[in-house]
Amino acid sequence: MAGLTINGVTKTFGDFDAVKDVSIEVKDGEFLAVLGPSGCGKTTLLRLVAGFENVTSGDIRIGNEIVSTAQGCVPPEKRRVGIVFQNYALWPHMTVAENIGYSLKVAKVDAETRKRRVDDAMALVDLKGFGDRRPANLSGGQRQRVALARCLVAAPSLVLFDEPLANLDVHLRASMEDEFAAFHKRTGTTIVYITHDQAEAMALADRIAVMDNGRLAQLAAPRELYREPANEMVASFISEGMVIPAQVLSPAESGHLKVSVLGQEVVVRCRDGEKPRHEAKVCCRAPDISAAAPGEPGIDGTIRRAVHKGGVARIEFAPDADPTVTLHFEQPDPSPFEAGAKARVRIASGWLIPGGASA
Ligand SMILES: Nc1ncnc2c1ncn2[C@@H]1O[C@H](COP(=O)(O)OP(=O)(O)OP(=O)(O)O)[C@@H](O)[C@H]1O
Repeated sequence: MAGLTINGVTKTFGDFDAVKDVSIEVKDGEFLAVLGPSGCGKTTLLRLVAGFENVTSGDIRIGNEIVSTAQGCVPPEKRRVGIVFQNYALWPHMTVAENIGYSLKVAKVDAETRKRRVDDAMALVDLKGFGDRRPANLSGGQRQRVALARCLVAAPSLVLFDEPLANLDVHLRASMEDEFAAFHKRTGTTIVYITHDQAEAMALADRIAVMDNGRLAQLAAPRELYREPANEMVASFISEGMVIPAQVLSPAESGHLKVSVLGQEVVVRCRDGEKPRHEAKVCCRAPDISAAAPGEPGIDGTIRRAVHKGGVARIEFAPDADPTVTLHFEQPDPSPFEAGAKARVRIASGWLIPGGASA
């Protein structure tokens, strides 16, 4: 296996930058997810790494080898990059073992070596004993595992997954997530996993690269993305974060400072060096918000919606101080909150989104 270095890469189509100055270092054996909304440049980045497109500027290295620069590009078949696509397209007339070994046959690898490598690849994805079956007689998850074995049989340096679970139903997705995680743990394969599904990325990846309009918005571990988003896009994109205008009242001390949010003073987490300023934004998550107890500082407003979800209700709340903001939180069901009622809520914590001029 090998690491991957994407260094200041831009890809331009006509006058449109699909990928803009992206730098990512994937360590040997790391599981990196690339996450972002439709059109943010995920697939273009994957195609650049695979060698289907060439960079406009910057360079890409796999292990120690430079595979892409604006001047030239190692062709896809010489990169030893395995790809597992959403549409796994197995040959229906071939058995599982024949599907997996097809590329070795084309490369004229002798029958004995081929059998050994196919058996090894099947063992890696837990498909021992399935070699003689046809794809039609497999479940969707098993077919996806054949596609993974087909790519592993070529002993790739790294494996790219392009939304591999997008075609599967919800239950199968969950079990395949477990299988991919177990596969990664067992084999230490370097994986770059493209998805627009953040739950999938959070569940699987060591680190997540969040893309926004071709740029890298943040590269961090899942917990850090959730707790310490680098900007408003990441704050709102990950787990429906609420981005709320605030005023910073005190300088940062031990990673915290005091802000005024919708009229309530709250101590929030922050980066070191933050100073008092008028125009700031705070990211709150649903667990940061609850109903205020009588006499407690809080925020007055109106319940906009109460959606009962069996066991819990999702409450949407419009603060009087700024009705353009919607706060949402969960309450055990049956909840006393109903749409149209006046209420008072409390923000217990949050994260000061970095940036902005000091006051
Ligand atoms: N060959 C091309 N020529 C022109 N524009 C392109 C080309 N390939 C991609 N783009 C544009 O680049 C942008 C990024 O596309 P890309 O497919 O990488 O996004 P994505 O994040 O993978 O989206 P999705 O999740 O919908 O697949 C889009 O605006 C797309 O229209």
